[in-house]
Amino acid sequence: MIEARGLTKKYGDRTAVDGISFTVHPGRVTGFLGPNGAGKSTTMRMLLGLDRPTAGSITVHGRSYADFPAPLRQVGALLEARALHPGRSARDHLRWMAASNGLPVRRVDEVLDLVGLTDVAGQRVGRFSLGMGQRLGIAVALLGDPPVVVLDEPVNGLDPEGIRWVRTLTRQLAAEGRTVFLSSHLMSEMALTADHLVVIGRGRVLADCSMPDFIAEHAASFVRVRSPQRAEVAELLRRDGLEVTAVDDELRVQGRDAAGIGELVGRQGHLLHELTLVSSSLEDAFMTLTAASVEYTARDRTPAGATR
Ligand SMILES: Nc1ncnc2c1ncn2[C@@H]1O[C@H](COP(=O)(O)OP(=O)(O)OP(=O)(O)O)[C@@H](O)[C@H]1O
Repeated sequence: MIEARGLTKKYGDRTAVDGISFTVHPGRVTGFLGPNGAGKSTTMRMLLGLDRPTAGSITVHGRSYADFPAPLRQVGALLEARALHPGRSARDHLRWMAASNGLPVRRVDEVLDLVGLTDVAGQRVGRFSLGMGQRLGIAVALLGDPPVVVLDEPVNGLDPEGIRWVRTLTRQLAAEGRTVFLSSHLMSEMALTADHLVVIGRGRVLADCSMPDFIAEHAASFVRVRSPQRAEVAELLRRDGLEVTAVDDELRVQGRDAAGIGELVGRQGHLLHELTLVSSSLEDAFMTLTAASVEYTARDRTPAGATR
């Protein structure tokens, strides 16, 4: 498991990560979300020992990354803009990584096969497409068969088949009992992949909960009602204590499920043309939550009476 406790990173007087605490548990995919500049990459870099916290800690199984004698066996990671030797072939790159981490060379062909690069393993990585580079990065992450896998924007540059492959792979890694920590700006993809979310904004944790709880809490679902007797139906529903918003020719109703609304309207003999539950998406929830955090921070930083 991954544990951040009071994790803080300052660059000069700028606080990139502001005392965050969260735990990433094994056996599920945890999505790491936040708007641009929220502090996700900084957190991941500290997790992987590439940056040092100003205060607090982030550990894997209770130890800092730097304390692992063979880190690739403990934590596999894909970070953005991984440096690759352009003249080296994919197979040689993986062999070199395996040798420097004391891993068996037979593992190289296993991971090449796993990520679908066997046929191009002899090509120089400098000629790889973005998607092939991502696959090679994932191969490196899995080389040590690690119990903890950290992937920063893994679907970046991948085509739809590749995106689906990453989704299946990450879900499989979690099902095997591994800890999977994943960042992505693709909300629709995250909604299909992650079980749990840690959301940060301006260096602070805004939410740490299951995917369904996050959507239920931060974006409102509603029932779309259309009726030729719109005004009467709206009045009826409001009298019964429901929240009704008229948008174009529809009524958006909150406070009761579709069946309950249909029965209420039917008992009064009104006509209904549509009765549909409209569920909100992860993107809706994310926008609601992070927009609020930006507003809050902006107010916080603006002296009273100041104009922007
Ligand atoms: N080396 C650095 N020096 C100074 N400031 C930095 C440095 N690295 C990051 N920052 C700042 O810290 C904040 C957090 O950046 P970070 O890259 O962690 O965000 P992020 O959530 O990964 O954003 P994105 O989604 O755009 O990748 C930003 O304001 C950024 O400008």
